[in-house]
Amino acid sequence: MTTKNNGAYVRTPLIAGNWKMNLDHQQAVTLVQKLSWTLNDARHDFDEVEVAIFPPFTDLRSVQTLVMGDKLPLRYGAQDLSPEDSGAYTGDISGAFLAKLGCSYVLVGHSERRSIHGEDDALVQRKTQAALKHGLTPIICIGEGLETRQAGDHIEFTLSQLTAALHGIEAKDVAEAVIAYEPVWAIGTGEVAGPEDAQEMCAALRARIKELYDAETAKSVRLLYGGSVKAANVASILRGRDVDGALVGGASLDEAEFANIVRFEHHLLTD
Ligand SMILES: O=C(CO)COP(=O)(O)O
Repeated sequence: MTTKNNGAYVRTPLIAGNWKMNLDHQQAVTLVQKLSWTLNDARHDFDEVEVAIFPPFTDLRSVQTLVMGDKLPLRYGAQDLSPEDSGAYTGDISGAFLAKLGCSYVLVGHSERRSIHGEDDALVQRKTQAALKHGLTPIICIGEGLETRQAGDHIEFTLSQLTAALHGIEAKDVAEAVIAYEPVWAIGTGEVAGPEDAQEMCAALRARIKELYDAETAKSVRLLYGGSVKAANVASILRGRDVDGALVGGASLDEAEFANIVRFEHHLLTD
């Protein structure tokens, strides 16, 4: 499990739910209400384990209204943003708009953006800069495909994505940022990287951040694992000392399952 220091985590674990293109704004309100009741009933301590959700753009205003109105200790963010601030970019969404909607985070460079929309490392770097400019914490997604893993080049490949995304980004921003390691072959497939694989990659990512910046920055940055995370496997994945949380896709659409993932510490105690 992530190293604890005097009973507290060195880094606050983060469980993030990426809804992808699921749930309209009315369904979003229902799910957020149910999730909040479930976590409330379980007396979840949001300071101990942070929870964030990533609904589609069209849901964000409704989620903001609910979170603010009911003072929910839940954070939320968007699944993408434009590298630009404003202008003739039909269909794109500015980080400024997301900040205005109370978003804390934004996903950047998700593998589905990279594969379906052709986003490359240079664009991911620009989006990372845009997020920071507008006061949003980027969750930078990186990870190898199956062929790269089978060829044994997964660490080198993922480190190169990391290095490219962080090009020109200052240490203080990296210290606050989140990096999500999502091996493409494990996304939505039921195939999950073993706890050792997740830990091996997160250790390599932290070591690279130490090389690029310094030990303090490497100690602060939070590293998540994503790819077929479920309540049944989350506890073993988060045992890795460099793994600080999970980016959850499909299982974040079910409030009971997602709440059980958020309460992974409970499984650690009962395992
Ligand atoms: O892509 C993911 C989260 O961003 C992972 O999705 P699944 O949890 O559905 O595999």
